[in-house]
Amino acid sequence: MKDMPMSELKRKKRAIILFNLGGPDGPDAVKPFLFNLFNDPAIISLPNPFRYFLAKLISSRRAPIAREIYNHIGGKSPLLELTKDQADALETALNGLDDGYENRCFIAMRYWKPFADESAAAVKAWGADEQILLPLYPQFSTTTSGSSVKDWKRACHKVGLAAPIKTACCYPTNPGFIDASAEMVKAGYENALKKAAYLGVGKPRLLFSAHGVPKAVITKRADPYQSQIEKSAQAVVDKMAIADLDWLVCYQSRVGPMEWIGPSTEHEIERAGKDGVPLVIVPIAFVTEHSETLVELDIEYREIADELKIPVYERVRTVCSHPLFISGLVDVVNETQQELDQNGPDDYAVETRGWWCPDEHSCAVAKQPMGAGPA
Ligand SMILES: C=CC1=C(C)c2cc3[nH]c(cc4nc(cc5[nH]c(cc1n2)c(C)c5CCC(=O)O)C(CCC(=O)O)=C4C)c(C)c3C=C
Ligand SMILES: [Fe+2]
Ligand SMILES: [Fe+2]
Repeated sequence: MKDMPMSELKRKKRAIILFNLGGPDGPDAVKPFLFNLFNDPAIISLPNPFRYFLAKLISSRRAPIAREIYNHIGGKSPLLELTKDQADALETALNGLDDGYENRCFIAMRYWKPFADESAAAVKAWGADEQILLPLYPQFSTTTSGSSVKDWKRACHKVGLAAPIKTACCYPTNPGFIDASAEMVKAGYENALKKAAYLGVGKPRLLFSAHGVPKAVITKRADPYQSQIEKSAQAVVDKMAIADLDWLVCYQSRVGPMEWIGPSTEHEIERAGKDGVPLVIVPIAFVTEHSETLVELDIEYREIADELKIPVYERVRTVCSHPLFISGLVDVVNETQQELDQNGPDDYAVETRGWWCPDEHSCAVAKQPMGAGPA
């Protein structure tokens, strides 16, 4: 028995639930996808029926603009396909450990298919003994990971899935994520440097561009997103170890009339135009390609850079299934498993007590005061 390989023992069935935002799978899905997004109390914290009607209004108004955005990339988002690649790579890596678990990765998207209800039913049908929730957002925000975790727990109640849960709420400085990012950013920076030398212009400026959120999300909910974005960017810069690097963090993708956190990526592109410096753009909050990278960064912002005669505009790709990133996710799963074994599962009180990290969890988010959270 002692020398028997793990693979011959009965292994625990462990479901890893990967969360992301989801994106429309065709032009007809754009409006309902947007409705789901704006009807989420984590995005618009109004009580119903106000939120419902506002979501109807905003999604109808935004749909033609969003459809045009998705038209640039074949009318749909590539997010699900790329997330499936990540799920396959992570599942293979985890099962290769032969450490007593039979792992299966499931995907739950927040605003388009596959939704939490369908995936939770699949986890139940598979017969999972345990669940590790793994948001594909390295930095925690109430608008993303918080919303997905809360929705997952609702779906578990609905389908009667009672397997214990532990949540990996955030991993902004996870070595695998940072090493993969630093390797890709360094390659992009060196590319830009070569182009700049050829053109006889100065050294490039690095813009770490993250998806923005309204200012009120940070101030009223004590949301740690912005401070975690800054930690990720700093860690990538430290890892790159380039002397006198010119870099900063900025925020893209603003929608609606509210004040958002800044500086905005557009503003920073304009400033680079005035300074005449080459640019390297690094998406730091996304780990997959989608409309915000392939259209906003690659088409819309590039056009602005061209108009401003910015000499070089280099966009670094997201980490996707980079082996270093996948091995970083393996570490996150193992660390979360350890927490589950030592401290027990998340309790389901997330719905009533707060709406992110359970407070026995030891990460930075758990140490922040609990935001009241939306109704
Ligand atoms: C870190 C990731 C994200 C945060 C934080 C976030 C907050 C947030 N987003 C909106 C509104 C929209 N987001 C849209 C697309 C979109 N958002 C994210 C990620 C974060 N959002 C992703 C990955 C995507 C792309 C989906 C895809 O293409 O597959 C959209 C739709 C596109 C558009 O119309 O521009 C909207 C709208 C708000 C309001 C918000 C915080 C309150
Ligand atoms: Fe946490
Ligand atoms: Fe968004």
